Amino acid sequence: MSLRIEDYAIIGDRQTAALVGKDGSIDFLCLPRFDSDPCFASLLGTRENGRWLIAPAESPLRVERRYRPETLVLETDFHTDDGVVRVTDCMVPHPHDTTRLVRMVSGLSGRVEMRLDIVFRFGFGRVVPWVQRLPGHEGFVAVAGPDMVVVWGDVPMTGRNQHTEAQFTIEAGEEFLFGLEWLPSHKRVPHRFDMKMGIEQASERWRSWAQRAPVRGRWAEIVRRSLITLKALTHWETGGIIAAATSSLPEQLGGERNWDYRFCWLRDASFTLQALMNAGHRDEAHAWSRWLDRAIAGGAEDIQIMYGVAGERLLTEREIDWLPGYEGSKPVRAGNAAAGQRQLDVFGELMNALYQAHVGGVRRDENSWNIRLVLLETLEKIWAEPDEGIWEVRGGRQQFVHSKVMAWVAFDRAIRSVEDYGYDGPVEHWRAIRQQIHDQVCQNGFDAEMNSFVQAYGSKALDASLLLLPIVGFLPPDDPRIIGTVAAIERYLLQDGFVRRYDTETGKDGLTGNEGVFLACSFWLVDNYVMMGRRADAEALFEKLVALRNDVGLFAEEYDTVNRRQIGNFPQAFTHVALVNAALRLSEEGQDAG
Ligand SMILES: OC[C@H]1O[C@H](O[C@H]2O[C@H](CO)[C@@H](O)[C@H](O)[C@H]2O)[C@H](O)[C@@H](O)[C@@H]1O
Repeated sequence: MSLRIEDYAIIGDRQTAALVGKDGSIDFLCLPRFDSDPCFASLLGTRENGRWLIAPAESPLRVERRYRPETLVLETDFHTDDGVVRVTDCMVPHPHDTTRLVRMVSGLSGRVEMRLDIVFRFGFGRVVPWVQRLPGHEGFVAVAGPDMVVVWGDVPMTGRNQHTEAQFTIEAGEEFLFGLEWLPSHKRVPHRFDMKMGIEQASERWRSWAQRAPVRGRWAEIVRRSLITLKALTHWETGGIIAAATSSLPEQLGGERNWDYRFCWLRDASFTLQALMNAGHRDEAHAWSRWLDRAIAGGAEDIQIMYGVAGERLLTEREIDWLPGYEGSKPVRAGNAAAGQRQLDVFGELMNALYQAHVGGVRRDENSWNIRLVLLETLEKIWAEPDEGIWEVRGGRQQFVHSKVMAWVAFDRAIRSVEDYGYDGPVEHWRAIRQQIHDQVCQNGFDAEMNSFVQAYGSKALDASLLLLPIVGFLPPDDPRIIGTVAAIERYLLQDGFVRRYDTETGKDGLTGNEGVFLACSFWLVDNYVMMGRRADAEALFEKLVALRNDVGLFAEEYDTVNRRQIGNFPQAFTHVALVNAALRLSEEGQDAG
């Protein structure tokens, strides 16, 4: 049985990521890339679907964990009756063509009996590999299809019932190292790598990245952790940015709202990029804009709303029916049918991210501007049509207000790029379209009776994406229509003080069941409060939100206010982006940015 979502922490090498549980078990690890099939998938099933446990043989009295400061190197301390043991977990920064994970067990006090249990299952928890002992009893090699995983350890391990096991005792001052390396199975079995050095390299690499743009202010530590998490979700080689490290963690426990987030959404990636840039990290903007050029290359009409890590287009959604799902939440899915949807907002998010990159000092790039011209030509033809919108509904296309507003943003940022940065373009023509969209939204997207903008033209439903209207500059925060919209959202979409995306009853999303409160939207409400001068409300909500993060500062997509636990994919970029932006906005306004 998996742990609560908040009982996991992420480690990664910016090629892939693993979830390490508070119980010492790595329950999710895709190899070799974020979006590859997992070789440990017990998160979505049972331990027989793959995991790697290192923990005290007897249940510990207490577990404390933390990341080493400014790194993604995790330390878990198990306090037992017999002493204290630390397990240090990390992945080694991108060695050529391989993936390496290190687990170091250190005795801090006393003498503790430990247990190791590795279950290799490739292909999403189903394929039992051939496992052979390495010469000299130093480890095992597991091979299945294209994958080879080698595990080394400082203690003797044995194979039994398709598990690799060990029991050992550790005393204060002792240290035992364990390492895992993935390679394509046609390669030679590698030699044991220097694991201790791997930990130091990982610590050093993360620290030097974090120190490139120091974070100050009241919420610095929280923001720093979010930035490191976002960086961990960016692929080192291609510049692709994934939405979350997992697939199919449910938006409702036991429900069907389980999606694969291990891909690059243009929306989520644009947001991530802006949060990194707002916090002073610019290199990612270069890398991502090159990724974007490659991903969307080709006919503008073929642009997708999401791609694979390296820009792959075929993300066919399928059900992994042999996995029972997280706490029985079925189906488990791989791939994502949203790749085939029309979501007009991505044009605005892209144009905004690239415009903000200029504002942030990223150099002028003619190629990227030419791509933007083509995008606008396409948008001009389709902006008035219905789409699936920011929430990727599966209940049919609608005239979503947020989508139209983001079409307005796309033309607005193009106009500003000409005005502010001297790019060439049919600016008068764009101004006319911008005005046309604005007029249409204000006429068809505002309900005078409700004194609020609504989810879609003619609808009475509300939508938290409307909180983005003042943030993107569609209307000023003191416009009565914005004040009315925020008031309506407060009245109808707040649940225990947090924001729901929309009412799933009236929202026509085409899915059964309900979902939790959406954390990113709740941070957008903080932004709105700050912009409206409601400082006390902003701070109160921000503090209430950050209190939901787990013990190592991580957030999933949603929160279940009834069961009081995180739900949805984890850790999710969207939430961490919204946190960073809200914290920076609060810090700027409060002038405590330091
Ligand atoms: O709610 C239905 C949809 O849920 C997922 O989409 C959500 O996650 C995306 C990635 O973070 C985000 O861009 C989107 O705004 C969210 O609604 C899922 O990926 C979709 O397939 C599904 O239809």
